[in-house]
Amino acid sequence: MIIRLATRGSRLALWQTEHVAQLLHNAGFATEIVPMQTTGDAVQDRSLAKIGAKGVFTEELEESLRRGETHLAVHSAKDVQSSIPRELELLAFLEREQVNDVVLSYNEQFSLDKPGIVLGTSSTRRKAQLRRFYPYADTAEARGNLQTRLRKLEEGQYDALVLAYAGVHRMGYDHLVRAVLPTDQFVPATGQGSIAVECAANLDGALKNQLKAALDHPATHACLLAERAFLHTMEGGCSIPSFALATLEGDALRLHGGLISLDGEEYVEEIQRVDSAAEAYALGVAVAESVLARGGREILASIREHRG
Ligand SMILES: NCc1[nH]cc(CCC(=O)O)c1CC(=O)O
Repeated sequence: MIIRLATRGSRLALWQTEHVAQLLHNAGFATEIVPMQTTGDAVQDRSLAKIGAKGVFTEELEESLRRGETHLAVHSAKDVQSSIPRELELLAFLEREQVNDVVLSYNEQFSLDKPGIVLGTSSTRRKAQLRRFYPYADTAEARGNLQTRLRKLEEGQYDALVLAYAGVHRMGYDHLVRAVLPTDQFVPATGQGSIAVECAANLDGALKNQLKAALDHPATHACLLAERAFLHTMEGGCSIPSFALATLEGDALRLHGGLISLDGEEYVEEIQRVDSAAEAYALGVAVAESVLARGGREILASIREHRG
């Protein structure tokens, strides 16, 4: 049987989908890759926070699952909305890449501590974290896929770019990495570094189990469950500067989650642990509720006011 894989057409999306195809081949499946354009690819002149962000990189792929034209949709886990419609299902999360944000520059002497540097990013989370931890740096909007952003960097629109290491590594740009940002300050976005595989809920059950066995990484899955429960409870979607990183420590699951105001001034973070991955979902809810109660609600309200 040929498994049809829906994907965005960007080079990173195709890399991720070829990786999924390889794992499926190892399990004896044939595959066909079906690239398609999403709203997020089409709209390049506005920041994601302004488009509204809900599902802009996933909707068209999900529609092809609903129509039965494809069997699986391959996403960056970070781009997947915190709640999935009933007729769809997140089947698998692939083993996570190193989760850090990194700083890329063509200048080998680049230093984050030099006053007046301009850093390209389109993420409200990274902008806010940079304001808090590197207040002397300026930021400038950097939308578009990785290749587009690197071209803007090469043209001198910024001194450096802040990006997820996962995409940088997968695209072969390790040689441009000048700094690896620590995850205790630059806590990544929910799902960063993992690939999510989605299917229609009514796909044949036996096939689902075989596909899941070929693709899913249970440790990553547990971490993503906690992070996604956090994001869902945070009720802000992907355009607010929230962050959540779950890690396994033996059998225990640790979640570091929080929220930061756009100017980096207000900061609420929380770290909690549970004894087993079975409690992943409850952990995500508990961390988010605590962050909301300890000042997160006020931060969300001020962000909404700012957006108008
Ligand atoms: N929203 C864009 C996006 N979605 C996934 C990645 C990188 C790869 C990943 O985190 O899996 C990126 C680019 C970036 O943040 O640098």
